Amino acid sequence: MPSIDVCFSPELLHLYDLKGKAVVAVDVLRATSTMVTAFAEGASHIFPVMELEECRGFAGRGCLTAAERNGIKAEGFDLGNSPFAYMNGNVAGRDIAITTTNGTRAIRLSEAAEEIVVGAFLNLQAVANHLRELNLDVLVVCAGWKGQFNLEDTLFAGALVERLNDAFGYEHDSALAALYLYQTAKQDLVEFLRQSSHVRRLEHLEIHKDIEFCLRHDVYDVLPVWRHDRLVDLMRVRELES
Ligand SMILES: O=C(O)[C@H](CS(=O)(=O)O)OP(=O)(O)O
Ligand SMILES: [Mg+2]
Repeated sequence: MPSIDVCFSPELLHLYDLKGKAVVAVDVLRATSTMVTAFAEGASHIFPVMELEECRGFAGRGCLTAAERNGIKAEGFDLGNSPFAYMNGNVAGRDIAITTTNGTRAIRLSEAAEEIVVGAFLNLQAVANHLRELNLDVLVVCAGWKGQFNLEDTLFAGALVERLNDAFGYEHDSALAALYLYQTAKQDLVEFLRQSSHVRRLEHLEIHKDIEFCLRHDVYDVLPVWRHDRLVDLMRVRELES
């Protein structure tokens, strides 16, 4: 039986051997929720990059550029990090290069893995189904905040552990801790996160609508996976191939 483990910060990735593993990179608030939304809204490819300058360079390749630092859209970019900015036809058929404070880092630092899947509550079941098919050991990589632990990504890890409970072994305390936290919180995630650092830190930006949206489960049947140098939606790839 494969196992599921949780890495609570990208800064701890040096402790793990990613070879042969499936990584689920998660930044619930808000980078991976936004990427999932972008694919659901018809984006073609997403290039997650770590630096603002690199992201800016993608404009010359016909990409929309998206950049967030400390919760706000960086100056000179097309989009920020709110899922709502990716709706209403804004990204349909477009390639997007994106850099965010935490989420894009979690993805790019996981490149040694056999498979990288981008997870959020919005596509939780699609991710769980894919992991069952892959049957590899799983490491959930929480984006955290600037190298530190956060609640929201850990809650996602716990929700995924719960969805996979019959098919994966819980030999890691990290997975059990995430599961117990999620089971405590799941009746009302918005309320549970009211005192969280993200909610308090970005309170002045009035992004409550974003937070409530990002905590909704199973809204999209979308499966962003890393291929070569970009994310593609595996659901759409399969649809085109069939
Ligand atoms: O835009 C977000 O919600 C956060 C802002 S902060 O770094 O947590 O203050 O960025 P993300 O990269 O999506 O975690
Ligand atoms: Mg975050």
